[in-house]
Amino acid sequence: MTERAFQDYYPDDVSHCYGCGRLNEKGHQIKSYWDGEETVTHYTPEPYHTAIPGYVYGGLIASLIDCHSTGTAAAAAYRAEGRGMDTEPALRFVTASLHVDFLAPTPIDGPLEIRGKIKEIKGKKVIIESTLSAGGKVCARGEVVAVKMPDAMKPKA
Ligand SMILES: CCCCCCCC/C=C\CCCCCCCC(=O)SCCNC(=O)CCNC(=O)[C@H](O)C(C)(C)COP(=O)(O)OP(=O)(O)OC[C@H]1O[C@@H](n2cnc3c(N)ncnc32)[C@H](O)[C@@H]1OP(=O)(O)O
Repeated sequence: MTERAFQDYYPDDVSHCYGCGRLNEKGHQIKSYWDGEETVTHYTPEPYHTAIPGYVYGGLIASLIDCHSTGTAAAAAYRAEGRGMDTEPALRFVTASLHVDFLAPTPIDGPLEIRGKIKEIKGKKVIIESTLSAGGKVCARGEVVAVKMPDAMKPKA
């Protein structure tokens, strides 16, 4: 059996996110996994994800960092409580802050690797540092503050 990605544990009613929802057929549907103390996902951009020819649009880079980091926040919160992502009560995180530094142009002609590290986990907040690399070179770095979804923020049909 292959390992389930963090996003595979999101219930159907919150699986429509453009970046990570497995039920959004037009979305990126990223799949994030643990790799030791870090998390990792891979994504291969399409030719239409262009900024200038040959290079990836920064909004896509931000989106990948955003969703990989919020997924990492959820996984880290479950891990900190010593339980699996399929156990109750559910821990759901949304983006409070997304900061991205674009360090070098990102080539569009190959897979991208996004790796996340947990910088802080405290109360209802998790801070994640993520890098996005192409061909082994770090092209962007992000910091995401993810906060537990308030009970009042219920999905709208
Ligand atoms: C509308 C989307 C809902 C989707 C459903 C989610 C279900 C999740 C399930 C499966 C995942 C699938 C989906 C993944 C999502 C992918 C990522 C997105 O695109 S999410 C969409 C964009 N984000 C928003 O629309 C949030 C809008 N903002 C808010 O609702 C609130 O501002 C919220 C929840 C983020 C914080 O509100 P408070 O009242 O709960 O939090 P306080 O108590 O004020 O702060 C808690 C801690 O967070 C810090 N904090 C809050 N906002 C911050 C900010 N902007 N920057 C830095 N720190 C911040 C505070 O300083 C505080 O830290 P101290 O505990 O004191 O250390």
